[in-house]
Amino acid sequence: MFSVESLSGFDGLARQLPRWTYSHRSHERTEWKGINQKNSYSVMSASSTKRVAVLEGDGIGPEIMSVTLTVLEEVSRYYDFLLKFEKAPFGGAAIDEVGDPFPPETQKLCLESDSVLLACIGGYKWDNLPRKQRPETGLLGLRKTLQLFANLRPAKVFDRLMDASSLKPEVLKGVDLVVVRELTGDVYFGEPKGISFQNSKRIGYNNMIYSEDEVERIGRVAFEVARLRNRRLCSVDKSNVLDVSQLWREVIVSLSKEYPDVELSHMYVDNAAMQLIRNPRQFDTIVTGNLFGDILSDEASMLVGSLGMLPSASLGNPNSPGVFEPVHGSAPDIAGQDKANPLACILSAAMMLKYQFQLNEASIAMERAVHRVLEKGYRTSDIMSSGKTLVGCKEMGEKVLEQLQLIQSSKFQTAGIPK
Ligand SMILES: NC(=O)c1ccc[n+]([C@@H]2O[C@H](COP(=O)([O-])OP(=O)(O)OC[C@H]3O[C@@H](n4cnc5c(N)ncnc54)[C@H](O)[C@@H]3O)[C@@H](O)[C@H]2O)c1
Ligand SMILES: CC(C)[C@H](C(=O)O)[C@@H](O)C(=O)O
Ligand SMILES: [Mg+2]
Repeated sequence: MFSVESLSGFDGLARQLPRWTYSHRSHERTEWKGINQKNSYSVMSASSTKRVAVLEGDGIGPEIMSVTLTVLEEVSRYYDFLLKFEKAPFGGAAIDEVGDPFPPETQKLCLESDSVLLACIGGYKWDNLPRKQRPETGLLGLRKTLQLFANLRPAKVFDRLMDASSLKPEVLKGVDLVVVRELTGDVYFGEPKGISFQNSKRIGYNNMIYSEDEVERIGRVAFEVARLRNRRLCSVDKSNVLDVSQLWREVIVSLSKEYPDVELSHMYVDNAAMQLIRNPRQFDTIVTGNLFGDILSDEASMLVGSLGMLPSASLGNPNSPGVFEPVHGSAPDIAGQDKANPLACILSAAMMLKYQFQLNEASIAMERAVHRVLEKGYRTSDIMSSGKTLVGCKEMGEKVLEQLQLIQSSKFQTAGIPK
């Protein structure tokens, strides 16, 4: 259960939110303007090296992480900060190595680090292990250990990528939403759970549980995020059927009195799944529970064009490291083939720079480099369409590096802000 004290940690999180949400809402030019106006460039001095725990995990994890670290190294040279990457076994790789998906050494490293960068975990090989030994259990353990209750999953459509989606351009144009997913409660963690016998037949059960404090805590994050965007918050639940959702809605309604400037609406999750496809522009900020958020964010990835494009930030107590990870999984079907799209992982690293380290300029340069690579027509196979240039995971990383270099040189030429 969460105490009132744990809610106070939100102040620190709220301090981090403006920088990030601002960027994801705005067009690139206004981002620069906004940050410039506030004169809030943050450059970390070389003496303050930040420790980043690097969890490559499984499947395509090592491939996308390798590319992401190269991009981070380059950007740190340009923007004069030092990151110390420390790799640790996690997920299936850790099961193979030491028989535990989240071994104590990895836990220790994560807790002692300033931030955690995660690729993805899981795979067929570990699918039949007892639950405690599964890679996914390691991921849930990481989130719980670091108390990462707020998972922000932005889905912003890139104009140049609209042909990668299965939806029509007129439905997609201008879509810019964020799913604020509660991450440490719900049916994922509710007790009791398990498989047991009833009348000599097996039954399986999990419990969807939320306390008022948990709902209030994620609700506050969502209202703050909405406040920094277009001030529209849609709370997604299943309160027509579930008691836990009824409580969820009551708490959100009561909290809304503190945010009169945010327009609150409610939607049942089944309708929300449909509305996301019918008219995604109606959404600005969505707040929802762990399970609904998991499903809706994968759905939202197809607005952008691919799961390989969606980054995320998992945040909690500001004194603990956040975890920055793509929304997608280990994609075992394409692992080891240099086919994976590394952009979600690169964009997650950009979120880390902005959120965890307030390195806004460097973060925006990374995002801009990704935009430019897409503008130039480079595509991994998941976002490929006719007339574009197919590249592999590694080459996509090289293209991002090239664009970073161009951004850096134009910065010197204009003595400041790259156009
Ligand atoms: N956060 C995580 O680490 C995470 C998230 C989701 C699933 N998983 C795990 O991943 C494993 C596979 O699950 P799944 O297949 O349901 O989901 P998945 O996200 O791994 O893959 C779904 C589909 O999207 C494609 N895809 C995903 N990421 C891609 C990328 N970066 N580039 C190109 N294509 C990409 C895959 O090839 C696949 O066709 C399972 O073990 C699951 O538990 C882990
Ligand atoms: C792998 C699994 C535990 C995880 C989740 O359900 O949260 C994944 O789907 C995600 O979206 O990060
Ligand atoms: Mg998921």
